[in-house]
Amino acid sequence: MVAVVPLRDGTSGKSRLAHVLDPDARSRLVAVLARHVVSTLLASGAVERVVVVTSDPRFAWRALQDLVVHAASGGDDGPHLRTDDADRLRIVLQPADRPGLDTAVDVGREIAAEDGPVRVLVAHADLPALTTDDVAALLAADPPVVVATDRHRSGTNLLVLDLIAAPFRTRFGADSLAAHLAEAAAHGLRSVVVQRPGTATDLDTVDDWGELPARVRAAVGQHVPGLHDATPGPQDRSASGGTR
Ligand SMILES: Nc1nc2c(ncn2[C@@H]2O[C@H](COP(=O)(O)OP(=O)(O)OP(=O)(O)O)[C@@H](O)[C@H]2O)c(=O)[nH]1
Ligand SMILES: C=C(OP(=O)(O)O)C(=O)O
Repeated sequence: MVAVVPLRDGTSGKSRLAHVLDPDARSRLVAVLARHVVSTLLASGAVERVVVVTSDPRFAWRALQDLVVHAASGGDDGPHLRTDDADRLRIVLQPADRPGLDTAVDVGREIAAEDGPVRVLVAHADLPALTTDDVAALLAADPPVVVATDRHRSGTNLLVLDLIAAPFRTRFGADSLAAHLAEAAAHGLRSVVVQRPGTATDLDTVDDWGELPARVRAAVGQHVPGLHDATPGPQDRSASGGTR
């Protein structure tokens, strides 16, 4: 089982929080959220490898490197020791001529398949409440297509595609839950929808922030204090929680 994590870059994402967070704070938020998702995946026994597909590998490496590398005891400037996890994390450049979220997922799926057909878990990099139990629950589901939807039951935050789901094309974006169920049906693939507290809240808006458990807000807010007194903007009042 290989996990594919699309991660845009450190500057252009989280635009729906731009009215409450400056660019530095948004960049910190993207890093903190990505660290949480990738470390949860690495801690999940069934996940052999995590492939992060990004247009900014330097940003991704800075955000994620200490999940798999730690400083040698000889001092701060000493050589770095690679942990057993080092080979389980791969950060891959999304080619500039292959832009977009679905294409990032395609790049990850191609890399996942390099060693042969493999079951893939696509996980967005902005799920602050994701737990290893959530990952285990998604992987325990039987159908070849497992869609973990958002709290509005309209989008897709994680997606499991079994070996036989190779022809399945992802359709992330507005109303992607319906699009993914239709895609599965078009290929005669059984599918199931999962909605759990840890998989349903992607942090895109101030309303999403308010939905998170206090312990999750405390953990994220430690790095991005501006979120604690954030007030909703116009983008927080639509049913989808977004501007699309
Ligand atoms: N590699 C890659 N990742 C993407 C792309 N677009 C979105 N993502 C990632 O996909 C996940 C879901 O992204 P969204 O919630 O749609 O968008 P966002 O980046 O948070 O930004 P806003 O739409 O500005 O709120 C996040 O992990 C993003 O970093 C893309 O074009 N390329
Ligand atoms: C990309 C999606 O949503 P969001 O932009 O809310 O993360 C989606 O649900 O497919």
